[in-house]
Amino acid sequence: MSEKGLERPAPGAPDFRIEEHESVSSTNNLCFERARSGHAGGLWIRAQMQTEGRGRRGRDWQSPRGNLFASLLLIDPQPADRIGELPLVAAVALSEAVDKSAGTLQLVSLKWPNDLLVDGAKLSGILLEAETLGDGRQAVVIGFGVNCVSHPPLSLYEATDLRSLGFQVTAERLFDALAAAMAEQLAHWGQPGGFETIRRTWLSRAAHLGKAITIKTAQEEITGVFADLDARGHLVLKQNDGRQRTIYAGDVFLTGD
Ligand SMILES: O=C(O)CCCC[C@@H]1SC[C@@H]2NC(=O)N[C@@H]21
Repeated sequence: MSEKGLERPAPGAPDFRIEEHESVSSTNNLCFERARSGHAGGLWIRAQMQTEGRGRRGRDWQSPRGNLFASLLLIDPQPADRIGELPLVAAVALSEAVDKSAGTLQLVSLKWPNDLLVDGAKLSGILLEAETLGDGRQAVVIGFGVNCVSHPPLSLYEATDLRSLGFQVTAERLFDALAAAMAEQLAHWGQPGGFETIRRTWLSRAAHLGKAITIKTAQEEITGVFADLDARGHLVLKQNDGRQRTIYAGDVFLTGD
């Protein structure tokens, strides 16, 4: 394998390329390296293992062989104020890819903004990061980690994996389905009204809609009922005093869990 990894075209997206690696620090890191070297975007990086996999809010992401680790580099995919919609686009695409490769219908539900759950346990995580490059272009990297054959012991959330759930889905097969589903959803997202359809699809899989939740941010814990997603995909919380509050970031927990 060359230093840059094996390369091939991405399923469903003739303009996208895939680099496949044995082991990397983090597939997100490698995407940013390619962006800083002038890559035009539309690049997937997939690895069998990561040595410094990371999750949201600075957490580690354990990355043993057999699970899926892949990141997609996009350059200026849409105006910068729409980038916050991408976690939902990615979650819908990954849900469809899991269904397709496992041969299921609606296996997963979605925890805002982009965790896939099965019976309340976390199957995957998505990490979206963005950086303005020296030439002013915006590099956006969407990293996907899916527990295909193993999951970490209980930490912040209960976790699960496809094999424990009875589905023999390899990371390779799931990745090909994901690359095709992302190409489809990104094309959709770029069309007028496209995000509204994606938002509705996300809501049709929502895990905690109408339920009492607690949102933990770096500063505070906020409780209320998960009422809706706004037009940009932010969480709308109905607080106990009846007022609505829009939440832009945070970790969601079912209240009472
Ligand atoms: O905290 C989360 O839920 C997000 C986890 C994202 C993990 C993936 S694995 C591939 C990509 N590379 C990383 O270092 N992180 C993401």
